Amino acid sequence: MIEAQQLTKRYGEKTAVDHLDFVVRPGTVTGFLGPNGAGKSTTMRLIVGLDAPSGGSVRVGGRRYAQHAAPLQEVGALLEARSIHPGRSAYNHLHALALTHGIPRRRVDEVIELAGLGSVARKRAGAFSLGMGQRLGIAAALLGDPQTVMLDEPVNGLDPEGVLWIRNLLTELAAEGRTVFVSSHLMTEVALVADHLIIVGRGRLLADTTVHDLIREVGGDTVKVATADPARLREVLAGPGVDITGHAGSEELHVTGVTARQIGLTAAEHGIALFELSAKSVSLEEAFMDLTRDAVEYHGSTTATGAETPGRAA
Ligand SMILES: Nc1ncnc2c1ncn2[C@@H]1O[C@H](COP(=O)(O)OP(=O)(O)OP(=O)(O)O)[C@@H](O)[C@H]1O
Repeated sequence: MIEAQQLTKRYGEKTAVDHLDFVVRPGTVTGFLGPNGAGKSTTMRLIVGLDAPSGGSVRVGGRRYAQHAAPLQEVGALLEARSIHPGRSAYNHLHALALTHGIPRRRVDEVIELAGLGSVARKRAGAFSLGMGQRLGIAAALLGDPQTVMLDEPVNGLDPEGVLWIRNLLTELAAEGRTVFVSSHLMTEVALVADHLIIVGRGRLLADTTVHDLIREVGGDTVKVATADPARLREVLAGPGVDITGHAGSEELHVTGVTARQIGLTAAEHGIALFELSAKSVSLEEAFMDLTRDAVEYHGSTTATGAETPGRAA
């Protein structure tokens, strides 16, 4: 569990993290989202004590990071700035880390295997691709078999196979009951693995929600349906959690709480003809951009909705 209370970090005039309150719970993947410069990396550095807060506090497993007797066994973190001696092999890097933290040698072999680094473990880490380096960073984060795992933009530089590997890994770690906190500036990526979302912009908390609720809020689960018999369709679809709207005399209905597939099946079962059946296409990405629009530091000069790729003009 990670608990931030009024967590604040100022660098001179700049407030990178601004009175953040949030809780990251075990047993689920929590996505930490925000556009570039939102304060995600700074927050993560504060969590593992690499930076001291200017105000407020953050605890991991009920204590400040520095108060843990064996921090690597408590929190495993992959942060953006990696400090691996380029001349050292992946194996030696992990082994040295294990030695200084009282972690048995067999755990080094385990994490090398887990990270898919078996064939390159004896090569110089300096020659690693970005993706390999990322895998090595993750292997190091998992070395202490920590209860809390925190990864800053872990899919950066990974190929599609690597991305899939990360997704499965995060899901497994959460299923084992660990606290998994993962940052990204890509909503679509996070939505594939996270249930819980903490969204920040300019250091402030913009939303503390679930993927499910966010989709609901933006109407992303609304299905548009046109039918010969709207009154009858309303009747057969009615149920708890189902909301149906439509103008009197119109063939068109907007339904939430039931999938397009369920609507189609129910209509067929009752012999009701449908002329149109389509899920509304408000995407999570759009919802995210709406939420963070004012918090984006650099807008592209020619992109109207530049939140996703700030500064990258079309
Ligand atoms: N050491 C520092 N000194 C001065 N300003 C800093 C420092 N570290 C971060 N900042 C500023 O604080 C803000 C938050 O930065 P941070 O790196 O935490 O954001 P982020 O959400 O991780 O962004 P990104 O996705 O680009 O990594 C930025 O405006 C950044 O320039």
